[in-house]
Amino acid sequence: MSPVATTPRSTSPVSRASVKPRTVPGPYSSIPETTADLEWAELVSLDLSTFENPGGKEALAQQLKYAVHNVGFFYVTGFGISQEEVDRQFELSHEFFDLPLEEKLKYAADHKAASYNGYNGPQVYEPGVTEHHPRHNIEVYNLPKFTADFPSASSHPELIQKNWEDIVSFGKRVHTNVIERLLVIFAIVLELEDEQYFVKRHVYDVKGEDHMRYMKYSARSDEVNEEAQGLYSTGHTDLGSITLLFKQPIAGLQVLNKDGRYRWVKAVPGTITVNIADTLSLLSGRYFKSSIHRVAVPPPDQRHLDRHGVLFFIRPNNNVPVEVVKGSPLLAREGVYETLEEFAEPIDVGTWVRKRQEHIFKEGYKISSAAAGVREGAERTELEAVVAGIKVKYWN
Ligand SMILES: O=C(O)CCC(=O)C(=O)O
Ligand SMILES: [Fe+2]
Repeated sequence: MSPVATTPRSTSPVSRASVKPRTVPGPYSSIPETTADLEWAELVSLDLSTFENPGGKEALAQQLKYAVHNVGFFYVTGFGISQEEVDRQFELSHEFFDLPLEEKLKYAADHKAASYNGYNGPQVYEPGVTEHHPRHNIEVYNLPKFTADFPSASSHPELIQKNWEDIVSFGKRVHTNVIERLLVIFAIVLELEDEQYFVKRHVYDVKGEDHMRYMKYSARSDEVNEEAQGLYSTGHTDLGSITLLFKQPIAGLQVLNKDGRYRWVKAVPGTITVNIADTLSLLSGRYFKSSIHRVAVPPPDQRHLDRHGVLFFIRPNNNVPVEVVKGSPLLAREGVYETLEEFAEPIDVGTWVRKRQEHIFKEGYKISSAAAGVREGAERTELEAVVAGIKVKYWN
């Protein structure tokens, strides 16, 4: 039996705090797929288990070439982490968000310091710092990298402390098995002489603002869903290098297609969904596509369920300059170097991430609040801004 049948339905974000723990824990991944007839995105899938084969990484780069420039989303398989281990992480997400609100608030993120690590939920947002709307139904627990730069296990709730070894092992294997391989593949796509170019800028033990995330979207009533214009989160691009989303059985994620329409992203067993984000796009002279995506209310047969996520948000190390990679024959052939935008001032990733995070808290949330019905009649909103001399955009 799936955990679903025993999960009390939370009909509005307000009732979230009273949701009881599930009585029959079962793998989240066993939730049946939607039977709704949805328009799915067509995404390539890279089998990372072929990476070490002779010519393996080159073949993967070839396979990815079109998607990195034109789509920005793809799947990976063969990453050497079992479904049971992934299920355990989803279980921890359930257990964390089932904790009493007072307990979760002890670990609230410090938004005033532009920090997103720790617990984020409606009660954490502050008018004037993080603009948000009460219809928002998202809770997040972000864990920074497991290195000496960040507080150790004892800074987390007991639940996390008790499972610390498993969580750390999971996070570190994601880095070596998935992130480092993808970073090599990106360098090969750009035909760089140094295949390790991006790996050297994402060293695990060097300080960086990456985070691993447990995420929960609480089910809402049809009425609230309608007021929120059918969205859980509005269109956006991610800030870092790449984002990983472990197999998510409840549909919701949508990617904006080249034809200007959103397509649903399917949960394919044994995959991680990967999307390219803004900072990697900047390092490639915006040749790599940082795709606009959003989370819609799930289809009718799944929308009564709370939607959990296990994600990784990867960023280059803080000391890396935000500058376009030099010497890429591909970028030269594509004319990217001839039309490069000027960044107003030299900036490192640490500063860029902080300034951008502040901006997202202030402006990005304001615009998503607009989409959630705060500004009446706001059908589609687009905000262009310059942050630290670099052009950014937000959408609904
Ligand atoms: O929950 C998802 O499917 C995607 C979440 C997302 O886009 C984000 O948190 O940036
Ligand atoms: Fe995102």
